[in-house]
This record gives sequence, structure tokens and C-alpha cells, in this order.
Amino acid sequence: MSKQVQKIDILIPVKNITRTCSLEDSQLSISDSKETVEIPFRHVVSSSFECDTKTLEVAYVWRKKPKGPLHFAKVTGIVKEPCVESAKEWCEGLTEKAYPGVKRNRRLKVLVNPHGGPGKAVSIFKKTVEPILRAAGCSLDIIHTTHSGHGFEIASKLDIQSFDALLTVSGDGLVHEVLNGFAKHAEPGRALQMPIAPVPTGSGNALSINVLGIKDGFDVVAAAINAIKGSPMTVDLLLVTQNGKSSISFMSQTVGLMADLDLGTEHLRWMGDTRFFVGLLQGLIKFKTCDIELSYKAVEVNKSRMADTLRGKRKLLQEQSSSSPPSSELPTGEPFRPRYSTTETEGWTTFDKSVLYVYAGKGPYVGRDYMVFPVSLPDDGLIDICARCKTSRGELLSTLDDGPKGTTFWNENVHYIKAHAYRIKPLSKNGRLSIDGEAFPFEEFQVEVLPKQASLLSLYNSYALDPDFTL
Ligand SMILES: Nc1ncnc2c1ncn2[C@@H]1O[C@H](COP(=O)(O)OP(=O)(O)OP(=O)(O)O)[C@@H](O)[C@H]1O
Repeated sequence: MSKQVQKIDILIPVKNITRTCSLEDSQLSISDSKETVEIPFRHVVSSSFECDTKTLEVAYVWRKKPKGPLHFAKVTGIVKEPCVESAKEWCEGLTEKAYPGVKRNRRLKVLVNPHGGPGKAVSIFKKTVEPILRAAGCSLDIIHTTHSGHGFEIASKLDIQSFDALLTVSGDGLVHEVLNGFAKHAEPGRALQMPIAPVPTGSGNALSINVLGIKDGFDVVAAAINAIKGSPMTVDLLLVTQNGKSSISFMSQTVGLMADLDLGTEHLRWMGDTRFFVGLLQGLIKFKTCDIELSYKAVEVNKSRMADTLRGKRKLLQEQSSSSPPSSELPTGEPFRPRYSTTETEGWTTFDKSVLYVYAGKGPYVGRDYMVFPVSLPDDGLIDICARCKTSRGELLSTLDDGPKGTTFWNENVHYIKAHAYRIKPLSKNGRLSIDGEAFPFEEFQVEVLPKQASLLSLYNSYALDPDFTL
């Protein structure tokens, strides 16, 4: 953007006041005699100038309170002399800053699950998300899912050439369906490169928290900004094999207390993520041992080294300029055949302690209140496994506060392993297995990593940990 046009004065006809819109180093500021609103360029959605009417319009999102949610807003006014001549150039300059190196006017496939979470996805999308996507010039192909499995059907036949990204307006269950649909696509490798952008209207919305961060993870406006400006981030997938059949998991598998907490509260979906707290209380009352055998093909078991690797990666990301392109190694070949036989034991370790639960997965958060995998990395080719030993109710209760902070990681009763693969054999019939929040038979299963097989839109080119997060 050339230096000369930094400020434009506009007259807001209704209120008959003058506002000055200024381009600063990293933000747009809009001020009048009473107040100044500062908008980081990342939050600018669009700007336009209509020569005939001399009308300038800027669309953006902003927070009314520093820690509050984002809101969509527009400022529209008549450009005052002598700014008229430079108004078009000003708008172009703002657009360049708002979309640095980002493809604009995206073609988006949008799947809205009317059934997810508290069941408000349809109205939230229409009222809050769609106006932002339209203002950004996106073309939208919107489908409301009509039944369980619909997301799978759509993804498995998706015309992948026609879209730049797929939005799931739902919780994690629909993302699970979509990725499994892509895996069954006629061109699975290419279908899985279609970036997915979650718009959180489910209960847990763990993927959204991992993509947008704990502050914005439930904010559909932040999700809309990611949909229009995020860059593709390569992520590993997980291949789950059970009874000779394989399927894709993108987030987590859990057995024991945490599976009961999730699956045992499905009927309370209307509560949003409060249902997980109810489930935790029920689990604490029962306090059952999870009767399983866990074995894994470990790569790292030292927590300090895992934390060091995470710190190194975060430092590297901070040093990169915000506009540096994401690493996007593309998947190769047919990714969906297990590499490890379910009977091999060489190089596998069997865990020999009795556990309350096992959680394994990718992405730090499994819900707003629990960062199980703080050292998880999107594409390190490893799955993080957390096996929590059974101690006492008091011990578990005393560590609940650590859940959202990720510090349960350091608890000596929490065994943390990074592995290429793992397997779980139930030793009794009663139990639950949750995969990406969905119920699977409580039977033996094996999981292995499919490195760098899928893509998510991201504003940070990594899982969005809070900037102040330390481990
Ligand atoms: N029209 C529909 N009627 C019934 N079920 C549907 C419909 N559309 C999608 N589904 C199913 O709803 C399930 C749950 O959806 P989703 O994951 O979006 O919400 P959630 O479970 O409340 O959120 P989370 O997984 O984040 O906790 C999905 O597995 C999907 O198969």
C-alpha cells in the first residue's frame, strides 16, 4: 500500500457525525469526537467504495469488552472532500492489509447440523455467521444435514474441485463423519486435502477450541473469520481398526471414566458442555477401575523432553512472520491400510498399572475444561496417550482445577506416552468406548497415526494455545 492515503473522513448521514478511518501499523482505527475503535487488520472483513454515491463501507468484527465475544459490525458513510479522490485506493490498501497472502472470495461448502449441541445451529448460522461470509464475498453451498450419516454421504461424493473449504456448523461428530466420508471418496488423498473449518454449535466443540483457542473456541464469529482468512494447516489423522474394519478418527479415543462421562450424558445434549460436568460427578460416585490392557509402540515417554519440544515449536512459530505460509506437505499414496498387524508384539510395551481411564488423541483440548494433551502437535506423526492410574476420589477431585490449564500432564499418576500406535483390549464386557465423542463397541481396537493426511483452516498454523500458556 502506498504511503500517501492513511486517513479518510466520512459523514454518517443518520447521525450527521464525522468519523475518521485511519490505517495504522497493525490496525484500522475508526474515531469520532467521542470514541475510537481499534480493529486489528485480521478482524477487517471487507471494504468498498461506491464512486457514484461516494459511499464507503467497512465491515469488521470487534469486541465490545476486551474479554468478550466478537461482534460483526459495519460502518457506512459518505466520503468527505478532499478524501473522495483517494477513497478507492484507501479501500484497496485496507483490503491488502486485511487479507495478506490469503485467497479471497472463497467457495465454501457448508454443512449445518440442526441436531448438534443445544440444537441452535440453523439460526446461529443464518443470523451470525452467514452475513460475515457474504460480506467477505464468499459463495456458499449450504446443506442442512437431515440424518445421522448425512455428513459422511455428502463428503464421500463431494465435488472437491468446486470448493476451497468445508465448514461444519456443528460439533465434533459431524467432523468425524466428514473425514470418514473423504476417506471413502473416489480420490481420498485429494478429498482429505480439502481444509475443514469448524463452526462451534455442538456440545464439546473440542476441534474448534484447538483451532481457535480457549477464548474464541465457542465463538462462531471467530470461526467465521477463520473460514474467510485461515490458511490450510496440515494435520495427522488416526486410523482405528476394530474387528478387521478401519475408520478414521481425528481427535480422540477414550475408555473408562472419561468415556462414561461423554457417552453417558448424550441425553443431556441440550445442556451444551455442562453435560460433561454432570457426567464427571456420576463417574466420581461410581469410581470404577477401567478393566483393560493397554499396549503401545512408544516413541517418547519423558515428559520434560515432550515439554521442551513443544516450547521449541512455539518459539519457532513466534519468530516466523504472521504471513509466512503454512507447511503443507501433501499426503501421498493410499493412506488407509493399517501398517501394524493387530497381533504384533515386538517393539510394543504393555502398561501394567490399573487405570481409571485412558485418553489418546491429537489436539490439546478434549473439551473446554480439560486439556489432556498439552504437548500435542498437529503433524508430528505421533499420537499422545494419557493413562490415568486409579488412586482415590480425593486425589482426583484435588486435581480438577488443573484440567483446563493442562497441568494434569505433570501429575505422577498420569502416564503420558507419545507413540506411533497403541491397542486396547477390554478385560471385561462392561464399558464404553468413545471415538471423537461417538459410541463404538467396547471391544478390542488398535490405533495408528496417519501422518499429515488432512487439513484444517487455521489463523495460527498450529493448535491455538493461549499466548500466556506455560507448562
Ligand atoms: N438431522 C440430523 N438428525 C439427527 N442426527 C444428526 C442430524 N445431522 C447430523 N446428525 C448427527 O448428530 C451427531 C452429533 O452431532 P455433533 O457432533 O455436531 O454435536 P454434539 O455431539 O452435540 O457436539 P460435540 O461432538 O462437539 O460434543 C453427529 O454424529 C451426526 O451424525
